[in-house]
Amino acid sequence: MDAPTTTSADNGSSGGSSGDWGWFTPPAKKSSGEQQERQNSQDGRAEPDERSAHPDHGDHREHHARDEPNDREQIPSRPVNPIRPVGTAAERVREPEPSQAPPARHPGGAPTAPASAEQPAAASGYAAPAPAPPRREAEPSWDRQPPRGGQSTWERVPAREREPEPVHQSARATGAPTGSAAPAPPAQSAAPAPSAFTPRARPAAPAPEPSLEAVTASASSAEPASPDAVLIRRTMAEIEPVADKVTSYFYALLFVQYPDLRALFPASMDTQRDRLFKALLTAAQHVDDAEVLTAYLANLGRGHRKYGTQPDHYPAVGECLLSALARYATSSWGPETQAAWVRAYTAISQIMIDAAAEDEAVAPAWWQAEVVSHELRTPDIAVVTVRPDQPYPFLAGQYTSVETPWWPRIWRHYSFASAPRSDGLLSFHVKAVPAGWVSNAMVHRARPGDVIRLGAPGGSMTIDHTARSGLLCVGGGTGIAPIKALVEDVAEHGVRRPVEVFYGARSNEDLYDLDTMLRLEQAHPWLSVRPVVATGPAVRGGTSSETGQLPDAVRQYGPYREYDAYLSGPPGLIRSGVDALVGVGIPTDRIRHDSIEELVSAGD
Ligand SMILES: NC(=O)C1=CN([C@@H]2O[C@H](COP(=O)(O)OP(=O)(O)OC[C@H]3O[C@@H](n4cnc5c(N)ncnc54)[C@H](O)[C@@H]3O)[C@@H](O)[C@H]2O)C=CC1
Repeated sequence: MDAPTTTSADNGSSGGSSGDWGWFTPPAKKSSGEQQERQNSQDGRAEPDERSAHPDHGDHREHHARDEPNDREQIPSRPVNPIRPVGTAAERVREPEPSQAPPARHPGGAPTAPASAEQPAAASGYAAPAPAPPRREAEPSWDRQPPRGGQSTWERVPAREREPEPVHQSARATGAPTGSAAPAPPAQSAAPAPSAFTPRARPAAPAPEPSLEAVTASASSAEPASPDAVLIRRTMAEIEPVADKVTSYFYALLFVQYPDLRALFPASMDTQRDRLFKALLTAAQHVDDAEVLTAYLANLGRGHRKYGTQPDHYPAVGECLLSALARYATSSWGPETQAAWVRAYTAISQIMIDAAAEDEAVAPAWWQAEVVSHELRTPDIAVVTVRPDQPYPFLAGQYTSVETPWWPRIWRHYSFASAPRSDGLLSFHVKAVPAGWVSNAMVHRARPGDVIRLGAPGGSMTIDHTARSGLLCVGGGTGIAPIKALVEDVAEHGVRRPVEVFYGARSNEDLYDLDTMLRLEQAHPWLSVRPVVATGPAVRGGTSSETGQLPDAVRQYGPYREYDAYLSGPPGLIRSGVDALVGVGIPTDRIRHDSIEELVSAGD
């Protein structure tokens, strides 16, 4: 999931330290009106918009002041949300009550994409179509029942039997999700909570993080599907043609039932809607692929810390997800299918929660970083250098997520444009794309002294320094940023291995970092740089220069059978570039690139 939620981890139903870690027991909710009244009476404000934003009415007045991306004061300064290790592996170690928890027979995963949409919002911000009303009386309400036959069962119970704490109320008790909470422990000094996990040291040689593509590919393995997977895929097949409706209904339900969650999502939900729901469903669909999905979900869970995700946010999402599925998968839905989804979602959530709790012991949820230089290289491309407020460990070739003070909760991925530096500074190459919130703010608004926020590093486009193979690097446009970092990384390791860089751009003027690359080439005899422009005369400089498409230029050289390849740039380049690299002799398992899925949705 990409953005999350609100509830406290120990508000009764979620148990936590009580050992009752049935966190996928969504609390019975008051009507949204009642819920809101309680909220309002607590914080002394009236929020008629949220109260009226019922999916029935299509009255999604998300243009509420609270949703408007305003200015920097909306971004909480550190400290923000403490992620309490409740309902995590830590509790299970201390007070295991496995008989009460749904068996996670097939740990599986729900990849969630990074939060937020790059396209500026439609005027109304969250623009969910008006779904049909949630049929409250008919909707499943989930409650944990005593286990039968040693296996947990989850059944519908009449709503009036449930009296859990309202989500928002207990969230307040434990720390508001958006900023006023108790300080998160600093990464360096935090005493690791007891955990079933071995604390992770950052930066470790990054275990390859399975991309969505990898996850998807793994799902087509020849292993026979488990009964749960069969049921889940049946649901998926049924809802696929109406995925938009399911998604809209899901979010409408989520924000009506849990209005406080709305504040954790960006004002514009255009892209967010697709990401969260698609990711959840994708993970659930691949519930049998435990190993791959566990790694993927753990990374996802860590990444969600920056959104303020709390363990007890997961039940709310799970409840609404299942309600949406039940509503639209009318043919395939039934008690068995429902139980399969509960198990899948439980496993997914637990992996993410555990990973986040483990990460809390070793790293902050996010970093603040002050802009120390801003260099406009073309009218649309800036090289932005920032100083993080505390050490930021990463590896060359990785990326991070960036949130600007002007558009809270909208995060975009950018690769580090330099290898780790002794002064701790980080650089990014940002191209302002039409209607891009973060990219335009970074290029046209950010100035030295401004403070942005960074998420944790991610990505596996990194170098194995134990190998001696050559490196073939293909970077298009601002995709040259991580390639430059990789070249610096090789240089710093002092091992002479051949590095060939193809640097592509639309035209000569768009080769905004060519001077830097040529300087590197001059400094390192093992490096060759070949600029490639799509149109116009070839550039002078470099080992050679080409005109045409980048993949075609690569095909003119080689073979590169003993090389590892790194590919970075727009999604179209990644797709055609892989073919070209295979064509010049590089096996696919030696070609590294960031997730196309993320590139497509991230833009710049
Ligand atoms: N800023 C960063 O840190 C990073 C950015 N990226 C991605 O790189 C992209 C950069 O965009 P722009 O600079 O506008 O690049 P661009 O659209 O100007 O293209 C750059 C190069 O890629 C080639 N290319 C583009 N589409 C192609 C296709 N379908 N087939 C073959 N070659 C193709 C072009 O001919 C050109 O040589 C963005 O999508 C961004 O998400 C990727 C990694 C890091």
